[in-house]
Order: sequence, then structure tokens, then C-alpha cells
Amino acid sequence: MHDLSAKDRLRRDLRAARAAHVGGLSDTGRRAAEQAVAEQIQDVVAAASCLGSYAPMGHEINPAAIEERGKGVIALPWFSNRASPMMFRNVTGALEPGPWGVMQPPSRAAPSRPDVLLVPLVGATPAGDRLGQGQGHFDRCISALRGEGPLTTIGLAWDCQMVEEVPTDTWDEMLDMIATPTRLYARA
Ligand SMILES: Nc1nc2c(c(=O)[nH]1)N(C=O)[C@@H](CNc1ccc(C(=O)N[C@@H](CCC(=O)O)C(=O)O)cc1)CN2
Ligand SMILES: Nc1ncnc2c1ncn2[C@@H]1O[C@H](COP(=O)(O)OP(=O)(O)OP(=O)(O)O)[C@@H](O)[C@H]1O
Repeated sequence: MHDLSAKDRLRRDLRAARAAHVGGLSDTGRRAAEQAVAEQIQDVVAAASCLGSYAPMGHEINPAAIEERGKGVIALPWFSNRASPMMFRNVTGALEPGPWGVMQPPSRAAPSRPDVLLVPLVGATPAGDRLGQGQGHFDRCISALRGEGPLTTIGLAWDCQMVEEVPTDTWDEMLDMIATPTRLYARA
């Protein structure tokens, strides 16, 4: 067992490491690294009927190069308000700011169910344990999606976000794969 602050401390340290790493990359270097991430997972992504992605914030890996390799529809997280669960809606046109300050499809966009899901993260282990932003949106959403049918979850990480261990709780959902610019970790 652990106290909640163990997650908070690791989040703070890994966010700092991520900022330092990304801050040291040139624009070209960052784009090349994001292309390298896309190459690690291109077969899984090309096989998706509905690719769940995310609108990147700050130092997160930009999944645009991955989205370009998708052959099905692209869906993004969508929230009605700050108290509502995270859903997915298809991208068909312009995005608008959502309740969390993240760009999302408009409410008229069709709701959808990703069968391959790109997952942002703050930290992860080779075994697939994940540390997120700390609101449980992805844990709850992944749990619901897994209850509805097949789902492949792919965490996207800079190599400096990979750690030996993260504190886990009962509600934490493991990732099936984690792609970094240099490696693909897949659950046995
Ligand atoms: N790219 C990305 N999208 C994501 C997540 C994520 O981790 N990364 N989320 C993972 O759960 C959900 C959104 N979670 C969020 C949780 C908190 C804040 C937040 O604190 N925002 C500040 C500042 C926003 C702004 O700059 O305008 C705020 O609302 O005060 C944003 C998103 C869904 N979409
Ligand atoms: N399946 C669930 N059911 C109910 N509450 C949940 C569930 N999953 C997560 N939570 C709640 O979400 C909160 C944040 O959890 P945690 O710190 O593990 O988030 P995280 O995995 O780092 O972030 P996220 O999934 O938002 O990217 C916890 O307080 C927990 O109670």
C-alpha cells in the first residue's frame, strides 16, 4: 500500500523530467521523435476501425503523425461538463474548447467507440502500469470500453517517462502497449 502522495510526488518529478527533455529538443528533433513513435505502432494503428486519440497539451507526445497512419475514423475525448465522464466523438471538422480547456469535437459530432486507443501519460512501466494526470478519466473510460468489446490501449511516452515502478491502485487500468521514440513495450 502507499499514500496518494506517492503518486503526486512521482507525477511532479516525471513532469519536470518530461519538460526538461522536450525543452532540449529542436522542433525538427521533436517531430522526428514523434514520427519514430508512429512507426513503432503503425500496423496496430492501420488496423483500427476507430482510433481514439487526444489533443496534445504541453509536453505530451503529439499524436498527429500516428493519426496520419490511421485508415478508419479518428475520435477524440469529449466532455459535456467537468462532472461528466469522458466519452469519445468522431473528428469530422473543426474542434472547440471543452470544459477542461482541451480541444474537443462539437456535441453534434457522432459518439463512437475506439477499438485502438492512444493514451497520454505522465509515467509508465515496461509491464504496462500507467500514471496519468490524476483525475481518473482514462482509467474509468478504459474500464468502460473494455466492458463493451475488444480494445487495444497504447500509451505514448518519451523514454524519460519510463520507470521501474509506479504506485498502483485497484482502479488503475494497465496499458496493452507503450510506444516511445526508441522502443515498443508490449504486454506478453
Ligand atoms: N491531451 C490530453 N487530453 C486529455 C487528457 C490528458 O491527460 N491529455 N485528459 C486526462 O485525463 C483529459 C482531460 N484532463 C484534464 C485535466 C485537467 C486539466 C487542467 O487542469 N486544465 C487547466 C488549464 C486549462 C487551460 O490551460 O486552459 C484548468 O482547467 O484549469 C486539463 C485537462 C482528457 N483529455
Ligand atoms: N474506475 C474508477 N471508478 C471510480 N473512481 C475512479 C476509477 N478510476 C479512477 N478513479 C478515481 O480517479 C482518481 C484519480 O486516479 P489516479 O490518480 O489513479 O489517476 P491517473 O490514472 O493518474 O489519471 P488519469 O486516468 O486521469 O489519466 C482517484 O481519486 C480515483 O478514485
